[in-house]
Amino acid sequence: MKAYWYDNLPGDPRAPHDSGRPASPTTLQHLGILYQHCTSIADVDALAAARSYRNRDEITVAPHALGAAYEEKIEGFFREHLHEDEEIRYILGGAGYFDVRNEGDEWVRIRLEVGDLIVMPAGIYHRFTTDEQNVEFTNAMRLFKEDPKWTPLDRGEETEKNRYRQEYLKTRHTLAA
Ligand SMILES: CSCCC(=O)/C(O)=C/O
Ligand SMILES: [Fe+2]
Repeated sequence: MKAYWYDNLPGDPRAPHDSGRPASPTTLQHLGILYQHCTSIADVDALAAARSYRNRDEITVAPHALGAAYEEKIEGFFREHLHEDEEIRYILGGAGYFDVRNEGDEWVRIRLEVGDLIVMPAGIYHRFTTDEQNVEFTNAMRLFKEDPKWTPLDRGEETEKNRYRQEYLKTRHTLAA
């Protein structure tokens, strides 16, 4: 895993966009991001049990897996959004970038590779893209507390008032402590 401030330069979002300014573990913690490298599924199972993640499935972000929906899906993944539940991803193959936004307009880019597990809290604005090497391939396990409530809410005035967003802004510093 590598975390750094996004450079905000134009160009392919799948490029690294590394500003050269690392994002510290404290920065990630203050954003409410939990990260763990899991060398085995047993490690994932232990974390899932500790955090009551009762369901899981897999997603492969690739044309052969998503078919005609591929372009629409990757466009939607990279469109800034929040979820009303945690987003938990364990990388099984390939690599990709999760970008998370602070309460301002600054983005932290988190590069995840095989074995990396991330937990992003409900209400955090984020986006995802595969990387240049894995332009068309990221395979990830998705873990869920309950049935997946995948209601991505794009950034907008109404979602800033969203109760999950407001709860996140109040509690974000405590979520990954
Ligand atoms: C590699 S997981 C696919 C992306 C996704 O499910 C999501 O919600 C991104 O924010
Ligand atoms: Fe998401």
